[in-house]
Amino acid sequence: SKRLPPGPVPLPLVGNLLQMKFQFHRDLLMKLAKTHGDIFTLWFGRTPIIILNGFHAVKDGLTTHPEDVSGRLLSPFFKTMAKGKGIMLATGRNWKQQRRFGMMILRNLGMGKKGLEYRVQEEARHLLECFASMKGKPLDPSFPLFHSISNVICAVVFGYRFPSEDENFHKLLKATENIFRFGGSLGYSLYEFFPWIMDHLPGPHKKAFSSYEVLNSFTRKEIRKHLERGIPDNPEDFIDYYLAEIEKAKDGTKSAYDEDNLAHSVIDLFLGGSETTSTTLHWGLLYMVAYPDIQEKVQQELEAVLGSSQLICYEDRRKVPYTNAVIHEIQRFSNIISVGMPRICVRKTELLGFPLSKGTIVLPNIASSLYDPKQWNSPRQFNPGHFLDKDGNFVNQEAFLPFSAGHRVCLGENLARTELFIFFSNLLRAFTLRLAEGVKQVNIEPVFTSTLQPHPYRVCAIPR
Ligand code: HEM
Repeated sequence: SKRLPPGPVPLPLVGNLLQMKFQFHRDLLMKLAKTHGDIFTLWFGRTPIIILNGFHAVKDGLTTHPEDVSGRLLSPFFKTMAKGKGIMLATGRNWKQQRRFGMMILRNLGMGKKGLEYRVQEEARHLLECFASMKGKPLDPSFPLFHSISNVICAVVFGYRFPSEDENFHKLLKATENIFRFGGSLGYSLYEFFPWIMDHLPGPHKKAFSSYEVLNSFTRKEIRKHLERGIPDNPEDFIDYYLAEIEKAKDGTKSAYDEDNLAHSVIDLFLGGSETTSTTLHWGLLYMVAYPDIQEKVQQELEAVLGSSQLICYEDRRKVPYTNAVIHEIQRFSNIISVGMPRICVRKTELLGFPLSKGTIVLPNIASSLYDPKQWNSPRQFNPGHFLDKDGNFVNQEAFLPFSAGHRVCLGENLARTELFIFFSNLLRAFTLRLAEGVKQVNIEPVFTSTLQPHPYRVCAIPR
C-alpha cells in the first residue's frame, strides 16, 4: 500500500468509509484532491480505490493504457444482477466480444430508412403531440421524456414501440427507475460492503434485484417470441441480429454468443439508454425555464435556420451553433453521471506514474472534468459560451467527457447525441417553456441517485 497514490489516513477495517459517509460524492472527491492531488487512494474497507480527479487525470488515466484499465468491477451487487454477462458488467474476452458485436448491430440498425435517426424523429413527434395535448396547462415532463426515450431503445432492441398506457411498458420503466434509485443510495453501499448479511435482510436491495428480474423475464419472453416467429432474412432489431449469429454457430464451432449474453446485452442497452438521456433532457427543459433569455436565443436560431416545419435531422446541428452549444452545456452542467463507473486493472500497469497491480479498482470522477476550473471559465454556471468562440461558432472542448473515455467509453454516445439534439430542438421550436402560474423559484440543485436528477417540477409548454 506504500506504493499506492497518497490519500486520507484509513481507519482499521472500515478504511475511509466513515469519512466518506459510505458514498463517493463528486464534491467531496474534488475537495480531497485539493489536499492529496489529482490521483489519490481511498480505502473501501480493506480494498484500495484509486480516484482520478480533474480533466487531465481522468483523460490520461483512462486513455494512456486503455486496455489495462478496461475491466469492470464485479462487485457483489453487479455480480448478482448480470453475473458478468452482457456488455456493461462484463470483463475481458467476453466483454470485448459482446461490445464489438453490440456496436456492429447498432451500426447496422442505423442504416436504411428505418434507421435509428428515423426512430428518434418518430418518438420526438409523439412527444410533441403529448406536450400539445396539455394545451399549455402545467405538466411534469419527466414521464413523457422517459417514455419517449425508452421507446427509442425498445424499438431498437425489441423491434416495436409501446403505447403510453401499456402495462408491461409501465412495469419496465418502474423497474428501471427502482434500479437507478437504489444505485446511488446508502443501501447500495451497505450491500456492496456486507452482502452476506444484507442477503438475509429485507430492504431496498431486494426491490432492486426483483426489478432487475422484471427486466430479465420480459427480455427472455421477447427472445422466445422472436424465436417462435423465426429470424427474418433481413433482421429488424437487435434480438434478430443476435439470434442470427447464435444460429450461425450451431454448426458445432464454439461461439461467444448465447442467450444469456443476449438477454444481458439487451438489458444493458435498455438501462444505459433510457434513464440517462431522458434525465439530461429533463434538466435541459428546467434550465430553459430558469434562463428564459437563453431559451429565446435558441428559438430565434431554430426558427431562422430550420423554419417552423422542416423535419429536424442530427446533421442540422452544424447549422445551429448556439443550440448545439446549449445542448452541450446542458450535459456539462447537469453532469448526470457524476462520479463514473468503476474500472478494474486487468493486468499489472502504471497509472500516472504509480504502479498498480492486477485487480486494482480505478474510479474516474467524471464530474471533476466537467467542472474543472482549469478547463472552464465559469464551471459552476450555466454558460453556453463554454462551447462558442468569439464569432459564435461552435467549439468542441477536450474536457467535455460526459460519456467517459478510453476503451469503455459509452457505447450509445452517438445515439444519445442524436436524441438530445432532435428532441431538444423539436421541443424548443414548438413550445415556449414557462413556470406554472404562482411558482416563483426554480431549484437547479440535484437529487443524488445513480444519476443526478432534478427535483420534480412542472412546466407550461405554450405552443408558439
Ligand atoms: C446522455 C446520455 C448518456 C450518458 C451521459 C452516458 C454515459 C455513460 C458512461 C459515463 C458510461 C461508462 C463508461 C466507462 O466505463 O467509463 C457509459 C457506459 C455505457 N453506456 Fe452510456 N450514456 C448515455 C447514453 C447511452 C445510450 C443511449 C446507450 C444505449 C444505446 C448507452 C449504453 C451504454 C453501455 C452499453 C455502456 C457500457 C459500455 C461498456 O462497459 O463497454 N448509453 N455510458
